[in-house]
Amino acid sequence: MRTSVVIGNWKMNGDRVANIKLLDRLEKELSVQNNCAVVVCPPFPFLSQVAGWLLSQKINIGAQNVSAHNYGAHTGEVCGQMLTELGCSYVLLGHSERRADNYESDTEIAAKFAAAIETGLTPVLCVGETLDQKNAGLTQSVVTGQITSVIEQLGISVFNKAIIAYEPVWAIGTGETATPEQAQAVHLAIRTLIRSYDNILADKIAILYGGSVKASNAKALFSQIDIDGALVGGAALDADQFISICNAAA
Ligand SMILES: O=C[C@H](O)COP(=O)(O)O
Repeated sequence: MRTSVVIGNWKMNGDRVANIKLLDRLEKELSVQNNCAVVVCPPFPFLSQVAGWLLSQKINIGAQNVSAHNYGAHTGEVCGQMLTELGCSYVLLGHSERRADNYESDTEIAAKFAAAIETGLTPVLCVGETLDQKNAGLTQSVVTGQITSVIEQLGISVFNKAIIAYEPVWAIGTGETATPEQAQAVHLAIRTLIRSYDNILADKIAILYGGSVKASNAKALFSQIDIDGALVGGAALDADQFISICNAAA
C-alpha cells in the first residue's frame, strides 16, 4: 500500500494576506490521514511566512525550484540548504512551465535532482507531453525519455527518495483533464519503466497526476491503481477545492 501525496503548486500566485486566509482554512479543516501526505509549494518570497504559519506540521512545505549549485556566486539562485533551513522538505523539478519558460533541459533537471537529494529534499520530477506530441502518438516515449535521462545521469537509486508527477502539458490550466483511463495508462507505463530497473522501487514510488485536477474529478483519478495522488495548480489556491482533493486521496 503506497502513501498518497497531494501537492499544491501555488505557482506565481499569492500575497501575504491571501496566503494566511488559505493556510488558516487548511490548518483548521484538513484532517490529514497517515496514508496521505499534503504539501504546499508557495513562491520563494512566501516560504518563510508559510513555514511560520504551519506550526502543526500536518502540512509539508515544498519549493517550486532549486539551484543545481551550492552556496556561492550564482545571482538569483536559491540552493537546497537555504530551502531546508526554511523548512522545505520537497521541491518541484522539471515542471513544464520551467521547461518552456526557462528552457530547462533534462541535463539541468538531473543536476537539480542531484542537488535536491544531497540537501535532503524530496524531488518531485514532473514529466509530460505537449498536445502536438500527444497527437503524434509520442506520449510514452516523451515521458520515458524525461525519466530515463535522470536515471542515466544519476542512477535508479536516487528515485528511492523521489516522486514522479505525470502532467500532460495540454491539461495544465486548461480545464481539460486526462481521463482516469488515459492517465492510468501513462502511470502504468512509468511504473513499468521503473520496474525494469528495480522491482521493489516500482511498487513503492508515488506517481502523481497533474493537470486540471479539481474536487469534481479527483476521486475518479485516484481510483486508478497507479495514480497515487495529485500535483494541483489552480485548485490549490481554493481552500474548498484543495481540502476536497486531499480528502479524496486519503
Ligand atoms: O503544478 C501543477 C500543474 O501544473 C497543474 O496545474 P492546474 O491544476 O492548474 O492544471
